[in-house]
Amino acid sequence: MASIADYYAGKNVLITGATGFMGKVLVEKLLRSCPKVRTLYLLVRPKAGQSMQERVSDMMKCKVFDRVREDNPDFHQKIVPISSELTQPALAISPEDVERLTSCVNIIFHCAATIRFDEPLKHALQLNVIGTQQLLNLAQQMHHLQAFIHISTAYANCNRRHIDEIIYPPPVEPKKLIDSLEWMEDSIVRDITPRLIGERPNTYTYTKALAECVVQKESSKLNIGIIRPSIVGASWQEPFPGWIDNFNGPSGVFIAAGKGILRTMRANNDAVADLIPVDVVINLTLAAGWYTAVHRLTFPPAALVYNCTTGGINPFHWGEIEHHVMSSFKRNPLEQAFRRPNANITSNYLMNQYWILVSHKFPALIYDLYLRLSGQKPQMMRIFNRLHKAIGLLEYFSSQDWEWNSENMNMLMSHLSPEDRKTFNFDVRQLNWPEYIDNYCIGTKKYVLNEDMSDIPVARQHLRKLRNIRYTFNTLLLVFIWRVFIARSQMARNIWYFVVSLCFKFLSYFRASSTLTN
Ligand SMILES: CCCCCCCCCCCCCCCCCCCC(=O)SCCNC(=O)CCNC(=O)[C@H](O)C(C)(C)COP(=O)(O)OP(=O)(O)OC[C@H]1O[C@@H](n2cnc3c(N)ncnc32)[C@H](O)[C@@H]1OP(=O)(O)O
Ligand SMILES: NC(=O)C1=CN([C@@H]2O[C@H](COP(=O)(O)OP(=O)(O)OC[C@H]3O[C@@H](n4cnc5c(N)ncnc54)[C@H](OP(=O)(O)O)[C@@H]3O)[C@@H](O)[C@H]2O)C=CC1
Repeated sequence: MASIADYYAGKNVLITGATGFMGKVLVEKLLRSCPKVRTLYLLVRPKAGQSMQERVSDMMKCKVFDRVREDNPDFHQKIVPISSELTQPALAISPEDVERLTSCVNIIFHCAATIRFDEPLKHALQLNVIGTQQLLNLAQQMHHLQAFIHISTAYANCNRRHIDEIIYPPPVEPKKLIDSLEWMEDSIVRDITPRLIGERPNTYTYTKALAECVVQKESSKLNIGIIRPSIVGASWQEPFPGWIDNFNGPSGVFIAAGKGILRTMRANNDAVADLIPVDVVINLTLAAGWYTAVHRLTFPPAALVYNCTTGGINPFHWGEIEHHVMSSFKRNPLEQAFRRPNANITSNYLMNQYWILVSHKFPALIYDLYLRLSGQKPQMMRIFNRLHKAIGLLEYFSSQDWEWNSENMNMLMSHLSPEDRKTFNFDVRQLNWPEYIDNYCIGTKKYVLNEDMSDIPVARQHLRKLRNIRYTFNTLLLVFIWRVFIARSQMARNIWYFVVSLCFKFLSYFRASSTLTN
C-alpha cells in the first residue's frame, strides 16, 4: 500500500475552513509532509473588507507557515483560493469554479463551522448543517472524488456519558427542523431553542450532531470519514511546540489566569481534561483521508467515525492542568499582569461565587475607582463581565467526565507504516502532559499575545512589584481593621495588651537564655 505522502502526490484537495485554527495546521502539514500534492483549493469568503485573495495571502504570511516557507518558498503556487460563502445557496461558488472543482478534486476536508457556543440556532443550522449538506451535494458532482472527511466534535453527543464510534440517531430529523425554522421569526426561534437543544448545552453541539446525520445519509454514495476531536489545544510538536492562534476553549482561560485576572472557575479537579493537540488531530485527519480513499472498495458503505480523544489512553485531569498552568505562568510570566497568577478551580458553586466576589468583583471595583479618579475610562468590571460570560459557557465541559471509545484511532495506527507513524504521529500515549502544558502556556504568550520571550525578566520584576503591593495592602488593611477594633472594644484592647506583653516576655526570656549560654 502507498505511503500517506505517496498517496497525496498529484492529488487535488479541497479544504473548507482553511483560514481557521485547524484549517491552517492542515494546509501547512499537507504542504510540508506531502510536498508532491498538486493543488489545494481553499473555499474562503471575503471578510472585514478583505477579498478572499487578500485573506489567503495574509494567511500564508503567518508564522505557522515558516517551516514550509523554508522548504519551499514558492509553496503559495499550490494554493488556489475559491470564493465561497457556506451559508449561501450553492455555497455561492461561481459556475466556472464549480466546473473546475467537479472536474479535478480528489479529496475534501470539511473543517468550516461556527464554533461559537452562543450562536443563534438559525445561523448555526445554516452553516453547520445546511452548509455541510450543500458541500455534500457538490461532492456528488465530482468525477474523481475518493474521500470526504468531515470534522465533527467529540461533544456532538455530549448528552451521553459513553460515546462509541457510531452515529447516534438525531435529536430531530434535520430536514424537518430546517423546514420548520425557515418561516419562523428569529425571536420565536430564540424562545424555543432551549426546548430543541434539550440536554445539550448549546446550539454548537446540537447542530454538529445534526451535521453528522446529514453526512451519514450520503455515505452510500461517497467514501466518508468523520473525525471527532475533543478539546483541541495548541500543537504538541508541529510545526512548533505550543503553536496556537486563538482564545477558544482552554486557551482564553489559561491567558486570563496567566494575566492574573481569572482567580476562580468552576471545574472538577478529578474530571478528565480531554485536551487533544491540534497536530495530533491533523495527522489523524490526513491519515483518515488516505485510509478512506485507498480502502474504498473494501468498505461497507458506511461512514467510519474516529473519536479523536486522549482521556481513555493517556488521561490527565483539570486539577493537574490547574497546577501546571499556574506553575508555568509563574516561571514564564505574561507581560503587564493585572495580579500575580493564582487561580483555583472548585466544583462548589457557593465557594466559586464567594471567590468571584472577593477576587474578581472587589479588585475590579477598586481598580475602576482608581481609573476614574485618575481621569481614565473604567474598564475592569466590563472585562470581568465578559470573562464570566465566557467561562460560564465552558463550565459544562470542565465539570463532568465522558468516556470515548477510540478503537478506530488504534485500528488506523496499526495500518500505518513505521515511517508514516513518525511523520503523521497521532499516538497520544507518548504525550508528556506537564511538558505539553508548559509549551502551551508559552505558546499563548508567543503566538496569541505576540509577547517577546526576551522580556520575561521585566515581567518577573512586574510580578515582584505586584507581590510587594499586595503585602503592603494586606498589612495596611490589617492595621486599619485592628485600629478600628482597638478604638471601639475594651476586649480587643485587653487581647492586644496580652499579646504584646507575651511577646515582651518571650523576647526577654530569649535574651536572658542567650546571655547565659555565652
Ligand atoms: C482557573 C484556571 C486554571 C486553568 C485550569 C482549568 C481550565 C478549565 C478550562 C476549561 C475549558 C473547557 C473548554 C471546553 C471546550 C469544549 C469544546 C468543545 C469542543 C469543540 O468542539 S469547539 C471549540 C470550542 N469553541 C469555543 O471555545 C468557542 C467559545 N467562544 C464563544 O462562544 C464566544 O467567543 C464567547 C465566549 C461567547 C464570547 O463571545 P463575544 O463576547 O461575542 O466575544 P467574541 O467571540 O466576539 O470575542 C471578542 C474578543 O475576545 C476574545 N475572546 C474570545 N473568547 C475569549 C476568552 N475566553 N478569553 C479572552 N478573550 C476571549 C476574542 O478573540 C476577541 O478578540 P478580538 O481581538 O478578535 O476582538
Ligand atoms: N477548536 C476546537 O476545540 C474544536 C473544533 N472542532 C471542529 O473543527 C473544525 C474547525 O474548528 P476551528 O478551526 O477551531 O474553528 P475556527 O473558528 O478557527 O475556524 C472556522 C473556519 O470556518 C470558516 N467559516 C466560518 N463561517 C463560514 C462561512 N459562512 N463560509 C465559509 N467559511 C466559513 C472560517 O472562515 P473565516 O475565517 O472566514 O471566518 C474558518 O476558516 C470545526 O468543524 C469544529 O467544529 C471540533 C472539536 C474541537
